[in-house]
Amino acid sequence: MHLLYLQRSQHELDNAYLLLHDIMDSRMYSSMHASSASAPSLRASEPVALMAPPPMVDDPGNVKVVVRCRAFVKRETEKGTQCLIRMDPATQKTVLLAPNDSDGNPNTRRVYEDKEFIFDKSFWSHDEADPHYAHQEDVYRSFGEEFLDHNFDGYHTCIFAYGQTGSGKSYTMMGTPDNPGLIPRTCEELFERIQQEPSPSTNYHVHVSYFEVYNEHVRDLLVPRTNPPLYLKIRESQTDGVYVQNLTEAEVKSYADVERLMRVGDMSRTTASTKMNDTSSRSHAVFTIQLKQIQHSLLSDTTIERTARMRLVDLAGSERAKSTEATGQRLKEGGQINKSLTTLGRVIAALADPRRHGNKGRRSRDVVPFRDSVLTWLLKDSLGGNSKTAMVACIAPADYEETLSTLRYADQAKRIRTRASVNQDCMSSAQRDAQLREMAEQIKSLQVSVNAASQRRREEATELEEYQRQVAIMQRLMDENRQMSEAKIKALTCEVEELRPANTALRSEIVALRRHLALALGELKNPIILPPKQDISSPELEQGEWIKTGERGLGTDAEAKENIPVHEDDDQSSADGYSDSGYDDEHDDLAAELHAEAQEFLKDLGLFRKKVVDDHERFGAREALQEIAAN
Ligand SMILES: Nc1ncnc2c1ncn2[C@@H]1O[C@H](COP(=O)(O)OP(=O)(O)OP(=O)(O)O)[C@@H](O)[C@H]1O
Repeated sequence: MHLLYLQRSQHELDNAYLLLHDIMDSRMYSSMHASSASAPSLRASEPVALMAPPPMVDDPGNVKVVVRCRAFVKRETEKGTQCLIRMDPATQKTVLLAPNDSDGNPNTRRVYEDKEFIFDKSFWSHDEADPHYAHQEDVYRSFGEEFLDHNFDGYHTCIFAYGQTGSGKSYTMMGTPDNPGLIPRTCEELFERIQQEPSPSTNYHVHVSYFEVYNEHVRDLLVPRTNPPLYLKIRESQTDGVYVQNLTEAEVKSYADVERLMRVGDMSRTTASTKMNDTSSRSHAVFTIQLKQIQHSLLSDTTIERTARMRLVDLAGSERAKSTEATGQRLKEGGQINKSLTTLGRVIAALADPRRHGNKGRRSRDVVPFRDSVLTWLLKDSLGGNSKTAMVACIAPADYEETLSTLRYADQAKRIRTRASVNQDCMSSAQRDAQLREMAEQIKSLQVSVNAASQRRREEATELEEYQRQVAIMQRLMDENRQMSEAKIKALTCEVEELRPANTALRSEIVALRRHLALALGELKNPIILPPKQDISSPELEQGEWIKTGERGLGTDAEAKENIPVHEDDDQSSADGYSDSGYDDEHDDLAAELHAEAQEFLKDLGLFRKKVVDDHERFGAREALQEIAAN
């Protein structure tokens, strides 16, 4: 009975427990992508079941501004300079005293006076013997630790050090191996906290990037230097805001990993020796830590994911060419540094403008000039958006004008308000799986379109190559043809010249042949009548007689007939029945036959000439002659 009762009670308790979780999970689910002002930390000190969902509101807050005054450096001690800074630890007041001798120039007209400022914190790091001396550890504990808390709560944060060259920015941010600054201390504690996480259901992923902005160019400090240097592009997306494209984001598992990367980056950073600082940073360095916390509740099967970005910025120092005595490259760098810091000043002034926050929420119409320099463009979110931001104004103890300018800058920054929100996603396993599936689909379709695009590009490239090849071939052929034609024309001209005498000779021959033929025809039509055949030895054949007969000539037809010599064959002809008229007919036929033959011959000759001319035109003289020879 008791056992049954106990079992029932246990069952009810379990049910109640599950119900509680269901209610909490549903509240968490409704706060998906929500922002919170007082979001609880995911750190294991708070058990999963007790995690409250973050309210959906932003956390507006002012930029935290602290000032740090450094000790004298060797150069200043040697000069015996006077310390112009006083700090009151009780009120956090910083006082800038007017110098006694106006920079040692009695002719100067400028009137210096004491100036007072109140900041969130005034760090006195001038005199180590002073009980209020602020060590590196004190600076970190004062606000570095608080900012790390914000990161674990899911807020983006940014801490940037501002000040004139040699005022202690790098010392505050990075420090030395013996006296590490804010960046190494933050990273060290980050991993300490991760290691102390007792909940096995909470996972952490940390990524680190480190880049510099040098002469308005972004350079990855975690990749080896190249010549020429490889500069990265700045992009902006709706989900990630402003970011550096292709920047190395190295995953780190321990503080040792971070230390190694810091060393790599610091060695790669552009520094140079100036009169004001032996190791002056000539660039703005941005060290970023991305912290992702993923917590999975087995009971509710939901996953909560928080991401926070820590930006730790060591700005290059403002400088006066007169003080640094810079020339050449150093002077150019100084100009660029001052230009981007001036833009930062304008951005701060615009953001600090009370009209932006007042007037019943109406914003100033002035556009904040974030895009006017690479630095301000990159810090857009940190200065005017979703971030909790702090500025460390570093001041040198003995430079009135520079320090006054820095303090005024810092004083203005106090008025900037940002709207930080918790970057958290909460979803069930089913949703997460669906999201993963959706992403996988998206990746697949992107892959397909990328493949298609690259295939198209490849095809286009191949087509273009083929087209270019064809054009080249065509051009070559055209060139060859042109050369060949030129050579042919040349050869033909020579041949024509060579053939000209032969042609003239042939023409003369044709004329002669024509004449000859005409004569032959004439002779055939009017044959020459020879005197009768006589024996030369005949005494009758006297010279005078023959001549007489000849002189008589043909006389009348009858006489001519009488005088026609009788051929040996004539008898035979008569015997064969040929009459005189038959003889004439025979001659006419023969003449006609010869005439026809002559006409035929002339026709052939004409054709032959035509063929010679044609072949000459077609093949050139040599081929034409060869063909004729072959025929
Ligand atoms: N709080 C401090 N305590 C002791 N030494 C300091 C302190 N701050 C700065 N220094 C020293 O002052 C010198 C200049 O400091 P640092 O290089 O940090 O200046 P910076 O503002 O970064 O200069 P730049 O803008 O030219 O890079 C260094 O030698 C540094 O060690």
